[in-house]
Amino acid sequence: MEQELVSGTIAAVVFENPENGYAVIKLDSDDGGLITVVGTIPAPAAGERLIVTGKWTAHATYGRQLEAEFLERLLPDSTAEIRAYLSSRAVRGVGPKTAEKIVAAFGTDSLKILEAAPERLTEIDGISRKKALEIGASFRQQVAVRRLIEFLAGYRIPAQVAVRLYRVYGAQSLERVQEDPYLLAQPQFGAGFGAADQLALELGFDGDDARRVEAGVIFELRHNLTNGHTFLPQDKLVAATSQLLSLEAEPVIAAVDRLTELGRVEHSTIAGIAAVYLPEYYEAETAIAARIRAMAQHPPAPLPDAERVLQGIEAIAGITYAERQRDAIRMAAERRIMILTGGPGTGKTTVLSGILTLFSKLGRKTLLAAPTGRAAKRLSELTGRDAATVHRLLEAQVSPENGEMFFARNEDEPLECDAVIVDEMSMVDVLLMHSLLEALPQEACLVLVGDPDQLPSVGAGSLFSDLIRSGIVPSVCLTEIFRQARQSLIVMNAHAVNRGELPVLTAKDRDCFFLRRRAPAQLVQTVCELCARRLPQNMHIPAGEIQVISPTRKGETGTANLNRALQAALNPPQPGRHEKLSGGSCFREGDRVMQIRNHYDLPWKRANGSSGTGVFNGDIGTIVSIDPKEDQIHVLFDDREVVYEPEMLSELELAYAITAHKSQGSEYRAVIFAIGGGSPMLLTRGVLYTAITRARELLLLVGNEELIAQMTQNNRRNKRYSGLRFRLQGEA
Ligand SMILES: Nc1ncnc2c1ncn2[C@@H]1O[C@H](COP(=O)(O)OP(=O)(O)OP(=O)(O)O)[C@@H](O)[C@H]1O
Repeated sequence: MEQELVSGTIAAVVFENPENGYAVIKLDSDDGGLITVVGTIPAPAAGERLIVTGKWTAHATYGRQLEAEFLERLLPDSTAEIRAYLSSRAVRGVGPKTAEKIVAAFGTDSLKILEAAPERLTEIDGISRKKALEIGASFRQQVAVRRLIEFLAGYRIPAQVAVRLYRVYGAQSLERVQEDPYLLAQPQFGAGFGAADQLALELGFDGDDARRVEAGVIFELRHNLTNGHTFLPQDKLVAATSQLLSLEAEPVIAAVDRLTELGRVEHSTIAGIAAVYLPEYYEAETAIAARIRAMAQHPPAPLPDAERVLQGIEAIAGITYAERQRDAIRMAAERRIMILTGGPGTGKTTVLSGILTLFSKLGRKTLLAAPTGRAAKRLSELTGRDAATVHRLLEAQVSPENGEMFFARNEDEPLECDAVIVDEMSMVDVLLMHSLLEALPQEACLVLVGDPDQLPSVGAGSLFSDLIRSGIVPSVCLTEIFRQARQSLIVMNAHAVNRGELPVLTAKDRDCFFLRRRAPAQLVQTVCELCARRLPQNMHIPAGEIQVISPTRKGETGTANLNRALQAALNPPQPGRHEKLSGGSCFREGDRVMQIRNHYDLPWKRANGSSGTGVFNGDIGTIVSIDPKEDQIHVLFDDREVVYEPEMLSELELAYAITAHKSQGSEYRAVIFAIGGGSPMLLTRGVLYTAITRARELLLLVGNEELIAQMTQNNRRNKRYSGLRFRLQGEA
């Protein structure tokens, strides 16, 4: 659609979100009509003049509105507009009465006085010097944010970036950006390296400017965290940065040296490789290694009368433990740290419950945690004890100053406990482990439980595998599959796949079936029929308890397309069922949705009135209502209701179908794994294994058996650069 340019005066502010600057305003356009403008318009105030560039869109309830992409904002110049502007409480300390007095005293010079000579406000009755200066400061802040937005808009950098920048640098923001545009590439500002680089080059920075090359090096290290690497070999880092900036190696090597001197990167030799780290990852690895080594080397404290104690626990559980299970429970009591691993059905949870019983007999106050909300909930259901996410355990909070997340539990405010047990350890990354260890009291012990064959953590590093492979942490690996679990073809197939053997796909009357669908369209149709009719009718499994999983997002059998088809099958449009279109997706009341990034300060409320903050990557909920008037979507995550404003919808996705990666740490009554294609990076044994092990009662593999065979064979694990194993072994 065509970009439109409209100018006018703000008549009213309908809605405003001060956090991100999103607003809905009524604009008295110079062409004569009153129009609705929506977009990032931080701190709008009636009376202000705007020149808006944007696109017209049609809103289901509100009709035509202009979505602002770029804004030029001019302060009002007539006395009437200035009066309206100041009356709107845009400037802290000024209400309608004071506005009236200011305009009466200074006329069209009012705003100039506020900016340059606020002390003159004392000429007005009732304004003290202190108040006059406060008013001046508030006004100057407004002007500074606006200038910043306008400056960045000139380089097509969105206003949200300006708002975030202002939160950190305040009135100095513009100066700071002009001095070093690469500031904008820092993740908390979100402009991206490309945009910052373009701005710098347009401002006249040389290609080999030190600030540019240093920012390029840091960008490469950061970017590679998303590929799982906690460090990069120096030669790879130099080559990648040279290519990024179209420069020779020399200036890049010089930049790495300068960054080293400034402490902005760290160096180590890992297995003979010159490794370059971002400081927080270097600190995380070195601190984890030091603490874990000390815990692992702590002399064992023998459990008195162990045999009788274990028998007592067996009696409570009504079970006879296998030898390794007994070893594990005893080890947990005797050692400062231990690792318990095993595939599905090998009794990890059974042992974990035994450890809990033992710890309570020993009077140890024990905290239970898992990396995701769903995993924590399941752990709590299985053990009958409270379990929290690791983030909640550590009391994750958002700093009001810079909007960054931090943990209230740390070295100074450690957890109050004698032991911590963490399940689903394969999902924990090095930064989270570092924080957990910092908050762990010196004398407390730690039990780490997980299945190392699950997909590795989303965050950088290969923490769990490094801990296991280092060989220094006391460990028990459970391999025996128990009778009950052996009856499950889901469990047996998971183990078969893990050994590189084909899963059994032909058995009848079992909990695992295969349906051959080679044509993608047919595959999608079958998945929809299974969810909408066959499983609910024939197996009495409601659609809400079925999870469709695909290895990939893309393609006809990827999650994006499956979601569209499943939405149409399970939750079609209906009169009275509200919808909201956003970024190519349609959200509808009744839809299953997933939050796709950690949002630590997103508020939630329970029906009982209790409230809190934090919705996390992978949390799945249901759209309970869409309020067209407020333009808000209400999503229920278990019992917590969260309100999404329009600009937050990029954090939400339909979740009838999710990728295997996103399914980690969750379990579903029935899983349908749709295997119709994907890149070789995704068609791996780890992905198949993870998908299979998500199913509790029923697993349906739908698609192409050759791809299943291919996945079983493809044991590729993308190599992650990590120094933790060597550090644990004392070799780095
Ligand atoms: N020593 C034992 N004797 C008999 N049954 C056992 C024993 N240990 C575990 N089981 C049974 O084996 C099954 C699997 O155990 P559990 O759920 O603890 O395994 P898990 O490793 O946690 O599995 P998953 O990862 O699939 O949840 C359960 O039904 C459990 O009761």
